[in-house]
Amino acid sequence: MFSRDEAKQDEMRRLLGDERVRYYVGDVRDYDSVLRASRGIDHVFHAAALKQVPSCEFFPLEAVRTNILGSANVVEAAERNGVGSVVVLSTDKAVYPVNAMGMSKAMMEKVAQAHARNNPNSATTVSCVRYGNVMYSRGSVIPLFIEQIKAGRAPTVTDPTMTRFLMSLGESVELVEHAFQHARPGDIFIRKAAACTIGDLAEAVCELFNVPAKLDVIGVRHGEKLDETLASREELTQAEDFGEFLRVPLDARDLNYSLYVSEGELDEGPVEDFNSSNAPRMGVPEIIELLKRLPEVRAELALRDPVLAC
Ligand SMILES: O=c1ccn([C@@H]2O[C@H](COP(=O)(O)OP(=O)(O)O[C@H]3O[C@H](CO)[C@H](O)[C@H](O)[C@H]3O)[C@@H](O)[C@H]2O)c(=O)[nH]1
Repeated sequence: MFSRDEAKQDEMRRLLGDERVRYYVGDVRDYDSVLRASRGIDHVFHAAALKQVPSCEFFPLEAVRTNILGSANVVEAAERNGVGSVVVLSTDKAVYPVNAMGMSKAMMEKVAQAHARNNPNSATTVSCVRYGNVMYSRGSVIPLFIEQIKAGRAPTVTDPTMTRFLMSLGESVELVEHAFQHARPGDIFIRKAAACTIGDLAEAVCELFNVPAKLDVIGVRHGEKLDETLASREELTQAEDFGEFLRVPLDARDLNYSLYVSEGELDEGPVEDFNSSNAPRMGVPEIIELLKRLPEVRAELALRDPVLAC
């Protein structure tokens, strides 16, 4: 475990109580600290990031330092130390990005792919995973709605028609495992997901907590998109479909394009990207079922009304 936050590491140490886990305090921005931590390591899962959209709009260079340069440090240190594989965690906001967070994650993907392209004989397989919103992740909207309802307030909704892909923490971890087991250098693995509107999500939380679905519409925040895209149209023309997952292989051509002008094939491919407005859409009842499966939501329901939690 390598991270900046010694308090969280201490909490994890006590929670796990597992002497096989070693803890390193350091920062992905500091190459030497990453180099030291990745010595003698077989596999790296790179999740360190600045991930809040509005805050990255105010401090874009901080996103550059952590999400792009920090990721480059992780890849470079892994290469130097002969680490077997690196899986870097990306987001749907990296596709057709409009905000600094998404742009920096898109560049992180490019850094990972460039490593694969420029080091064909490397001992280190670097791949990416990309997914939508992880339900109940720290600082995200579902715990916020629940806190607001508990405080007797209406949930603050940016735009009820805004759509997001939803998945559980377990599903995002499955994607990381899939990449770990199957990745070829430079692959991007994408987890398909269902989407919903934020208005329906807020309504579902209200219904679950047995309060009237009265929403407080606050307007779109800095850098937010109305809909998110998990796979671009350009990627879909190349992607392999594995049911739950998509695999976008590396474009491993070199810069000698003339070879491909005469030999290339014209492929129109799909006309649309895979986005949260054309993906399978969940309604309020389906969102409620999904929410009920989250342990954190069940715990909140049990506190409020033990009968409701059953
Ligand atoms: O008070 C609020 C806050 C948010 N939203 C809306 O709820 C949705 C989800 O917002 P979150 O802040 O939970 O998540 P984001 O879509 O902004 O994405 C964030 O969470 C994702 C994973 O959950 C990724 O980590 C991503 O990098 C990170 O910015 C958005 O449509 C947002 O507009 C509201 O309606 N009201």
